[in-house]
Amino acid sequence: MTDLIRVGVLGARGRMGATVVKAVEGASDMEVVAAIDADDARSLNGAQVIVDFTHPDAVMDNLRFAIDNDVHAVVGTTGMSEERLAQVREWLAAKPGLGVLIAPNFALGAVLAMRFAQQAARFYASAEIIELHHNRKADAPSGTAGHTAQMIAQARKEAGVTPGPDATTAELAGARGALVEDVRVHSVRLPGLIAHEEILFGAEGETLTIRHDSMDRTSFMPGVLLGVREVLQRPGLTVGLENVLSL
Ligand SMILES: NC(=O)C1=CN([C@@H]2O[C@H](COP(=O)(O)OP(=O)(O)OC[C@H]3O[C@@H](n4cnc5c(N)ncnc54)[C@H](OP(=O)(O)O)[C@@H]3O)[C@@H](O)[C@H]2O)C=CC1
Ligand SMILES: O=C(O)C1=N[C@H](C(=O)O)C[C@H](O)C1
Repeated sequence: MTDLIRVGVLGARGRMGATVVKAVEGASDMEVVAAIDADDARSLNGAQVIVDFTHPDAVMDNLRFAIDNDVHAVVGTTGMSEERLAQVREWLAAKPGLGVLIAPNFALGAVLAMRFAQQAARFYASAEIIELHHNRKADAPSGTAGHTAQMIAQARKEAGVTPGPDATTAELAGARGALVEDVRVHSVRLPGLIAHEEILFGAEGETLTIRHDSMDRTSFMPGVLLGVREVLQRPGLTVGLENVLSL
């Protein structure tokens, strides 16, 4: 019998962390050896991999601790800016063999939606994103929307497509959303929602809408479990589940 993968869950009593604990316990090839929350001592208890769903203010300290202790990491927590990613790469440079996977969204459909948006981007000068989440979410715009916007902006740059203008010159601050690169992102927060994203493209006489809905946090679990298995074989930093799925 092969050994079980020993997993430590950070943010274990949170909405995502509690779901991850259940999913790992239900998987036949892994076990939870540590379930840690904000006030707990950070004892990883022999974990090979940590899964972090905590808070943008906490995640970098957690990652530093894991890397210092030669523990692989799967990170779903948002707020991972380019500067933060560069810092993680620098930490990992001193630890060959160690892997970190950071993904703004672990739901298969969300990853596909981002890829489809990237494919569509070079055909449309005009694109906007609406992300809709539960009202307990700490950050806006969502990590997924930020990542999607970057993918669209990059694809348009590579194709030499200049973002389309609009005629709005007078606006109430915020009415046209936040600019991520050159893509406008609108954030909705309502009780009853979980995690939803619409990517809208427009051209003369047509629009294209790509939409994904997570109706339950179990939607993220197959991606998280895959990440735990894969990160053991992937030294260095991997950003985005699309790279693990070879999409
Ligand atoms: N990549 C993806 O697929 C997804 C990413 N997310 C992201 O995951 C993160 C968590 O979301 P969610 O579960 O809804 O948030 P919650 O607030 O429900 O959970 C966060 C948990 O982390 C705990 N925590 C805070 N600081 C630390 C720390 N230093 N060490 C250990 N635990 C800590 C909190 O404890 P306390 O309450 O005591 O402060 C809380 O229990 C967010 O950034 C969210 O955007 C969410 C869904 C999917
Ligand atoms: O906070 C959430 O709930 C989610 N956060 C992630 C994000 O910010 O993109 C992923 C998903 O949208 C749910």
